[in-house]
Amino acid sequence: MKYGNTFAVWRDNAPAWPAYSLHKFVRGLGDGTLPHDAFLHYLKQDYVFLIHFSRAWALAITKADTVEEMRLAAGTVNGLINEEIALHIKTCAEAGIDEATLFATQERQENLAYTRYVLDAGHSGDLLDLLAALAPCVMGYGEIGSHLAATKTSDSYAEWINTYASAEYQQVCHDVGVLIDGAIARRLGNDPMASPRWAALQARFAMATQLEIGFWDMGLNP
Ligand SMILES: Cc1ncc(CN)c(N)n1
Repeated sequence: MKYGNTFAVWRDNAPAWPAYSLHKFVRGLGDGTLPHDAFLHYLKQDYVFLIHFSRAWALAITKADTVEEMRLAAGTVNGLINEEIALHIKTCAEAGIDEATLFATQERQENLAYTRYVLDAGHSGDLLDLLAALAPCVMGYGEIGSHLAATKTSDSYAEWINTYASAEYQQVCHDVGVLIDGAIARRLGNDPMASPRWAALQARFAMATQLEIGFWDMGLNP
């Protein structure tokens, strides 16, 4: 599935993208070599991550200019806080970790740096600044899920992979692509790369990609 024109340009100009999407953690999910304690540690951190990311997407609603932008942002909030997070709650419950424990997880620095960077992009900037910082998260996992579903050699982490390869998650990525392309056209016109803002938006996307790599690294170090 295509995630929009803007995302494709941002991704192709983010030098760290392959280090994110083909990270050792990702490869371990695909071939089953990722230690289970690292996976659970990652899921606990990611539960907290999703709480803050839901807040960031809720901020996108307040930064929106149109009802259509509001609806697309609201759909993503719902996808994160009600659907994606269900995977974390279920998998951790199977390992004896209840949701109250998940909520009380001590945030690791890498997690805190990433989510607060994104929230700050939204608070100090406009919807485009926020979307550029949010995009690597949403679409990156969409790409990773599809790639792993097609190439995995183990079923150890099939439930995680299937969540991100699912039609529902791919639809969220598609809808966010539509939101970004529309928001860009609305604010920067038909030749957005000629805008004086383009370099800063590309830099925000690249920084968020870098922070995703930090999150995977953190996942490998329980
Ligand atoms: C760190 C991180 N990045 C992205 C996603 C996908 N929403 C996630 N759950 N966690």
